[in-house]
Amino acid sequence: MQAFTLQDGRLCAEAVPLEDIAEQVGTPTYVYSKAAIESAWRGFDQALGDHPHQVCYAVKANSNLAVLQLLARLGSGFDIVSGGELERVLAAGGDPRRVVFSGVGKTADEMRRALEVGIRCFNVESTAELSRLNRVAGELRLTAPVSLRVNPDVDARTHPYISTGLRENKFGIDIREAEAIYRQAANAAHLSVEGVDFHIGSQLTDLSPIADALERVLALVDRLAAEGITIRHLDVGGGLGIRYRDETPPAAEDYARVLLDGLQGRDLELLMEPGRAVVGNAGVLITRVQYLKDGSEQRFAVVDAAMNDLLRPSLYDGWHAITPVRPRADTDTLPWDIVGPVCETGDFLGKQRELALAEGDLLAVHSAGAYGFVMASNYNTRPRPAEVLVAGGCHHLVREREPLRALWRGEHLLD
Ligand SMILES: Cc1ncc(COP(=O)(O)O)c(C=O)c1O
Ligand SMILES: N[C@@H](CCCC[NH3+])C(=O)O
Repeated sequence: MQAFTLQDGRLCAEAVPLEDIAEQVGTPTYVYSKAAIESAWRGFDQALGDHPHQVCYAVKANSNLAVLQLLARLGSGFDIVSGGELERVLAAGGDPRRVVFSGVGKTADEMRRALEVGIRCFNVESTAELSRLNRVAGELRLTAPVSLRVNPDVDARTHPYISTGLRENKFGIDIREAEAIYRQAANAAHLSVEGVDFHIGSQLTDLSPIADALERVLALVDRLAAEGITIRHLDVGGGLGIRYRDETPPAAEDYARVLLDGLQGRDLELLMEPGRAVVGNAGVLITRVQYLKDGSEQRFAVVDAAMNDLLRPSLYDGWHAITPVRPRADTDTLPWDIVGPVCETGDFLGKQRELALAEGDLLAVHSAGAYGFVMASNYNTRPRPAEVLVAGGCHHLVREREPLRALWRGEHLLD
C-alpha cells in the first residue's frame, strides 16, 4: 500500500500535492491518508476472515479525533491506556463496548468512568489493580469484565525501550503466577473473567516470538479450563512492525495465519491491538528547510520541524526516510544532517542523508503516522504542529497548529 506517491516530481498524498498543503496550512504539519489507514485496518480485519474477532486499534499510536472517527466508522474497537484516550474515543463516536483498557497504572477515577460507559474489558496488569477494580466496581454495583495481561517471558527482539514481554519489564503478570490470580479473579464478587491477553513489544519484524508467546498463553488457557475457569477471548496485543527503511515486516495475512493455526480449533474469539501497522505508513511530516549550514566538517540543513514534533529519531535512533517534495537538479547532492531548531545536540530527524537541497525546500519525513504527533511536546515553547487528513482528493485540517497563547494557558503569574 503506497499512501504517498511521486507524480511529475511532486509528492502527493493520494491526489493532493503536499506543496499545496504546505502553502495553505504551513509547516511543520502531519499529513495522513484516509485511504491508507482504512486499507491497513481492513487488512487485519479481513485476514482474520470469519473467525470471531475484533480489531481494537491502539489509540496511543495516533489519537487524532478524525483518525479515530474514520476507524470507528469501519467498526473498529479501540485499545486505550488512559482516561484521556477513552474520552477521545467517545468524542470520535467510538463504541465503548468495543474498548479494551490496557496499562499498568489505571486510577480509580479512570476505572469508574470506564465502568460507567460500559467498556468491553479491562486488561489487568497486577493483583493490586485487580483488587482495586473489584472494589470500584462494587461501589458502583457493577461487574467489571476482566482479562489478565500475562507476561509470557519471550524476547520480542526489538528496541529495548519498546520490548514489553520479558520478565524484567514492568508489564503484565508473570505467567507462572497467572493461574493463582485467575482463581482470585474468578472468586471476586464484582469481576467477571472474560479473557487473557499479552503484548510482547512493538515494531516486531519476526513472527516467531509471537508464536512462542501464543503457545505459552494457550497452555495457560487449557490449564484454566481444567480448573473450570473459562476464557472466552484471547487478545494478542499489537506490535506488528512496518517498513521504515529496509525491514520486511510480516503481512497481516501471515500474522493471522500464525494466530489461527496456533489456536488449533480452540473456541476463542481473537482480539488484536495493532497501532503502528495501521497508521505508521499512512502519514508524513512535512517541513521546510530554514537554513543550510555548509561547514567544512559537517553540513546541516536546519528545518522547521524538531525533536519536539517527531521524537523517534532522538529517542530510539529511529530511521525515517526523508525526501524532497520537489526534487531539484540545480544543486549538488551532498550528505546533510537534517536538524531542528531545538537547543539539543540530539535534535535531529536524520543524519548523513544524500540530498540536493536549497533554502525554502519542502521535505517529507516518511512513516510518521504512528508515534509522531502523539509524542510531540512544547519543548522550547514550540507549538505542536498541525494535522491534515487527505480524503477523496481533498485535504482537511483536522487539527490546527497550536496558537502561541495556548502555550501558557492555565499558568498563573504571582500577584
Ligand atoms: C498493550 C498494548 N497494545 C497495543 C500496542 C500497540 O503497539 P503497536 O503500535 O506496536 O502495534 C501497545 C504498544 O506497544 C501496547 O502497549
Ligand atoms: N513510541 C514507540 C512505540 C511505543 C509502543 C507503546 N507500547 C515508537 O515510536 O516506536
